[in-house]
Amino acid sequence: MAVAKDNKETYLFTRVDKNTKSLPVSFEDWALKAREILPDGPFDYIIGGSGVEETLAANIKAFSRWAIVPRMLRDVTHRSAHITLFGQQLRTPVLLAPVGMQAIAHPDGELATARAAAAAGIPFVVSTVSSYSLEQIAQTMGDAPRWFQLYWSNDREVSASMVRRAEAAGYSAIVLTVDTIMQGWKRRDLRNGYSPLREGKGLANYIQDPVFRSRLTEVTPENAVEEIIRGIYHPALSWGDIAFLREHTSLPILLKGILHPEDAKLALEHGADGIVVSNHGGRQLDGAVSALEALPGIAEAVNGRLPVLLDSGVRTGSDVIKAMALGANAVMIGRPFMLGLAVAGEQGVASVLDTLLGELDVAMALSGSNTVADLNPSILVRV
Ligand SMILES: Cc1cc2nc3c(=O)[nH]c(=O)nc-3n(C[C@H](O)[C@H](O)[C@H](O)COP(=O)(O)O)c2cc1C
Ligand SMILES: CCCCCCC(=O)C(=O)O
Repeated sequence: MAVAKDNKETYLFTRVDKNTKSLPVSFEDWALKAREILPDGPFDYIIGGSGVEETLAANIKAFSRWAIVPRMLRDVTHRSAHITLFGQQLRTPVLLAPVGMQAIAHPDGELATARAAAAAGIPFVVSTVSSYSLEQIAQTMGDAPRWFQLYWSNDREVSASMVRRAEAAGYSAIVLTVDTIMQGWKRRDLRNGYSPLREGKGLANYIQDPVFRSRLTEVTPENAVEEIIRGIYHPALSWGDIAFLREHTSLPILLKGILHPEDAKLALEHGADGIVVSNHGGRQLDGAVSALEALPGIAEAVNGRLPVLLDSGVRTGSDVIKAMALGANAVMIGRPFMLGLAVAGEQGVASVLDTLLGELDVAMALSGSNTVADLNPSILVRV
């Protein structure tokens, strides 16, 4: 059969013809390769969850409890997964979740991830505890979309300063993570005696920050780590603090880590512009509900009044479809791109994205979906 060049429908054939055997093609394959490359500490830090890892497992299982009921004969030639989020046109509803301290996976860390995200036109959410500063990362991205994830600091002026810097560096949304008022109990890290922060991998944004620096008697990595730890855990964080953030930025504010429909309503009441349904990839409260299970209730509570994103357990194109059909406006991935980064740097992240977007395109076609509007509960069944 004659196959037209660059025809989307021949995507998989084209790939197999090109013989793409050298790079992994699934989460599991990337994890096996990363296991060979990384020492125990970083590998377990990336792949692991908290407690007995019940929530980590639940995030994956939740996707298997839904099956897609595909529609036929719908002419899907001109399908597109594009979305508009906060006024930005995006070619696909996939973003890179904030993942801190990426130099534990690869020396190029966030710079490699940023280049791959920019090339793919996928927004990169840069973590407060990144290994490179938010300005260095922005520089590698040109005009490509980027958001900044904020870890609240007990020293509010440090938070305000970071948000100001993010605005100045062209970040177009602030993602406030609300599920990390203290760190989850991670057995793997205890066993390995491993702390990437103490290794100095997440200091860049702090060391560069004028307000943070002014709090140190001497700017050394050791002093910075102690000061970060003093500031980053904030059990007193409450809804009232959202107002402070609102006063200090005109950018959209998303709250990441929402799992209860009542909290979604409170997010709306307190002026949030978006929420991320997430259990932090099963790294915070073990035994917490999976993100996908939490999603329908939250989507119902929000009722289209603000964008709802989801992360925690998204691994395949079909997973993206299921999350969108259950009410997400977009999804984020964390560990999948970190494994790609660990194995092959920028090329690894690019390959993970390429696979996921290829899978998503094929899944849209085979489910009879032309646009994301076709991804609704009518194409899912609970199994
Ligand atoms: C190694 C690692 C570091 C992370 N660092 C951050 C962070 O700095 N800020 C944050 O909000 N979430 C962080 N997360 C959580 C992710 O943003 C995201 O919620 C989670 O990875 C999604 O689940 P997934 O890994 O199953 O895709 C981190 C996750 C991992 C795996
Ligand atoms: C004191 C630094 C905490 C960094 C937490 C990063 C994160 O969210 C995660 O590893 O998960």
